[in-house]
Amino acid sequence: MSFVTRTTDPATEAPAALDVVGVSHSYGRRRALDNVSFSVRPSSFAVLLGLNGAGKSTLFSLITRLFATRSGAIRIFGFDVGGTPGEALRRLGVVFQARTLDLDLSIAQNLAYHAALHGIGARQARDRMQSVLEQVEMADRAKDKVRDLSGGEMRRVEIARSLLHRPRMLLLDEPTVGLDIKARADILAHVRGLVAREGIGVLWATHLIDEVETSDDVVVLHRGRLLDKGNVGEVASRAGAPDMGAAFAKLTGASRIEGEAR
Ligand SMILES: Nc1ncnc2c1ncn2[C@@H]1O[C@H](COP(=O)(O)OP(=O)(O)OP(=O)(O)O)[C@@H](O)[C@H]1O
Repeated sequence: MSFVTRTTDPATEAPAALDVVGVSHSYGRRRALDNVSFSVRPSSFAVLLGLNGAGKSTLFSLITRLFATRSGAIRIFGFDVGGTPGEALRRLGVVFQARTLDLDLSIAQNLAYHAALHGIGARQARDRMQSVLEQVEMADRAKDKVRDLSGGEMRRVEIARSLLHRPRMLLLDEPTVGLDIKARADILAHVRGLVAREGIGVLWATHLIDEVETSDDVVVLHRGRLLDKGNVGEVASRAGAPDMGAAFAKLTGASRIEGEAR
């Protein structure tokens, strides 16, 4: 079973890359998350699948401590984000939905600024920059202004930036929104490569069913509730559906599945 609601993997005793346990969140009287629990294994690609308003961004805000977790617990490699935020967040990289690069600076300047924020010294920052830009095949563009990049290239730079402090767990909130099909496939391939090559655990939030592969783990979130979790085969079979697209439609009651970028 891929998803368990305990901190350690029973086989290896290794902590989960991400452990979300009984997490709820409300905005005033509106319940955005209702007792959500799931885990992401180290070195695995997990898809947080949910339509608009499912609660994906709210969950990310809680994991990254933008909001305090008032009910339930969130742990990154066993470190509670509330109790030991330094240890927990040091192991976490994040690519938010909104673009956050400074368009008037070069790629290198954007990354240097971020490295400084993380307390990475100048020499180490240069080495890390080279390495992370190579991972997304942007090393030859380091001096280019961000304004001159395509949307997909900007995303790749944001992924590189999120890797500067060597996180072991990466969160991406709808990272392909607004990109064309080629750029979407490209970003997905780069992030899947990070899982395979670097052993990073990934939680990829999306409403686009065609971003899910049969070997992935999925967490299906709908209107703040976790409808199912597990590998694609298990979830489809429990839903009595031939594939994940049909299972998602069945579970969420959606009349159609959005496979195209918005
Ligand atoms: N700041 C806020 N104040 C009040 N309600 C909010 C706030 N942010 C989100 N919500 C509500 O909480 C619910 C979950 O929203 P959230 O943005 O987490 O979902 P999402 O899955 O990320 O959706 P999307 O794909 O549209 O970004 C929605 O009903 C939304 O209207």
